[in-house]
Amino acid sequence: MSKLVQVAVAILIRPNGEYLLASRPQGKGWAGWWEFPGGKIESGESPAHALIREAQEELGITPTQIQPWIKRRYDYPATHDAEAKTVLLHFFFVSAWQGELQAREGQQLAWQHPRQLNVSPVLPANAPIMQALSLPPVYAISNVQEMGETAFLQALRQQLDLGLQLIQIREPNLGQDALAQLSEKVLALCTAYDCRCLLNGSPELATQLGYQGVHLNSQRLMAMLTKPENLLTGASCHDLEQLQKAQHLQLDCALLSPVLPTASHPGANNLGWEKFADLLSGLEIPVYGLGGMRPEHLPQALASGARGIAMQRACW
Ligand SMILES: Nc1nc2c([nH]c(=O)n2[C@H]2C[C@H](O)[C@@H](COP(=O)(O)OP(=O)(O)OP(=O)(O)O)O2)c(=O)[nH]1
Ligand SMILES: [Mg+2]
Repeated sequence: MSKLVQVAVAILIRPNGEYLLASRPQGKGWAGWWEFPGGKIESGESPAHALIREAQEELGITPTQIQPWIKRRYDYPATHDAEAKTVLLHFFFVSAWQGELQAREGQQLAWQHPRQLNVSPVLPANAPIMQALSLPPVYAISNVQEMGETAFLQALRQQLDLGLQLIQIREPNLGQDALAQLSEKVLALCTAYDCRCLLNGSPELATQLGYQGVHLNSQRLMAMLTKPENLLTGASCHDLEQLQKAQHLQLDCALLSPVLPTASHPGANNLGWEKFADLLSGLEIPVYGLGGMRPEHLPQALASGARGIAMQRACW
């Protein structure tokens, strides 16, 4: 059996959403491959402490704001420049630090836009992480039914100004014509802000109305045989079987609900954070917590391994 190496990994994030990648220097295994800064946790050291030490050693900075994210295990095969090993990667978001970034180990550094990577190859263990990072931490769900169209479009514009990047149009009570008209307005607005829109409905209708994506309810998810083509695809999940189906189809994301009690389903059997985190552990597709979410729940959702939170009421 190969040895288990524990690693602390820093995802440095700038306010504009870009994150830092570094190339592995010559002389190390997997030289030339891109990774997040970080390194092995020494014996007796906590992951957070290792993270800070590695950031100082490799980049000359001291992280001041860190948020533990997911852990990921990966088996590396032996290669021409490295022995076989199993790594347990402890990912952290680092959103503030002291000092000026320097490449102190001869590595190249590159800030990357999450939706447009321009360095490669990235270490294979990181593939699902890069995928998860290409989606934003906040996902909004429409609420035209309750708010009325005028108030909704006004609130949408406000949220777009504040940086909203992902929205689902979920209006099961609108007729076809009304949905088409609403979609036209929403898509025009969102396109101007580079915010991606998913339609809660069938892939055919999403394509016909010009959406970039589709969101499947759990019934559609379970009946689906392959991922819809050319659509960013998410799905509603309420248990492990549905999450595994979403992962098997290689969907772009899943919404897991209900995390907390909601105004719309007050009596529903909510998961709670512990069960939520449990269901996500080991899963490789990005998952959002849904149900009773408010902006202040984001750190808890991230710490539970989610990509972020989805909100229907609290964000408008
Ligand atoms: N730093 C970092 N390591 C990663 C990432 N993804 C990933 O699979 N790894 C693996 C590669 C390595 O096998 C291991 C990190 O070990 P390392 O050799 O770079 O450790 P280190 O920086 O402490 O360097 P050293 O002990 O060789 O001096 O984790 C990542 O994004 N960042
Ligand atoms: Mg390192």
